[in-house]
Amino acid sequence: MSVLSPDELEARLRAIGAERYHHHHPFHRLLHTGGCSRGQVQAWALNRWCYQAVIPQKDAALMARCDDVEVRRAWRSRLVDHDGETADDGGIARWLKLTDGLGLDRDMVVSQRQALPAMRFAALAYLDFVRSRPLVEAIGSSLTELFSPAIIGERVAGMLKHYDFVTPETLAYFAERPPRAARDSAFALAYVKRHATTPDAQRGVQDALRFKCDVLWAMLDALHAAYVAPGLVPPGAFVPADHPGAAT
Ligand SMILES: O=C(O)c1cc(C(=O)O)c2c(n1)C(=O)C(=O)c1cc(C(=O)O)[nH]c1-2
Repeated sequence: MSVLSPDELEARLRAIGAERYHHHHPFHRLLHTGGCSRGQVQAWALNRWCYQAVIPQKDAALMARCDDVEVRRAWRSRLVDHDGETADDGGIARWLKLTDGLGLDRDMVVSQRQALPAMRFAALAYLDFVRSRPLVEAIGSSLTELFSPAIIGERVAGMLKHYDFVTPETLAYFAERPPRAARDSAFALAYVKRHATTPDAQRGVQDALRFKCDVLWAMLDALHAAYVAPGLVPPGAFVPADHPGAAT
């Protein structure tokens, strides 16, 4: 296998996103086109909390492993973006505004007690990957963010249009994300293009992006199986009031 040029590597990475990113998942199509009930939107928000909670942990883990001060300096803005400088700003706080706005109890959301097991496991698999794989792969696994601005734009427009229980305030989390995702993914892409210079490293980076697409896909598969079809909610997990067969 021969070495790819940096631009060939980028083209391969973009092709992986075009094929495997979670914008193709049927649950997202339902969510963005008004096909979800209020209970299904609640289930999505409370379950995605598992991912939100892990992101700053994986960013801290990545920085802890990194001996390059330039990378740490660039990467730390991700931690601030999510954790905030105070309890009221930052992505974590904004995600909880979304779950508040959907009428979910904060302690229940934060505890993850009623989250789907597969959701928690997928989020932890991402954390484990970043802790254990070579740094260039750990950085490469964040490259799904190359593709998130487009899906976030579609989500915000679609949800505001279709759901009267969703407001711009409850979706404030997403207003902040696209420019930050663009900044962060540009940095990560430049890093992998510069540092993945052998066939093995280049394959590792591509596999890291595939792995991350799988993490995101598995989370949506779990949501779809529990709350759309066949609608099998695992024992102990959140049962929306409008779920078929929910206790009245
Ligand atoms: O709403 C989305 O579809 C979406 C996707 C992704 C992604 O592609 O991993 C992230 C986010 N949102 C996001 O909000 C976020 O903070 C984020 C951080 C990361 C990462 O891997 O470091 N991905 C994502």
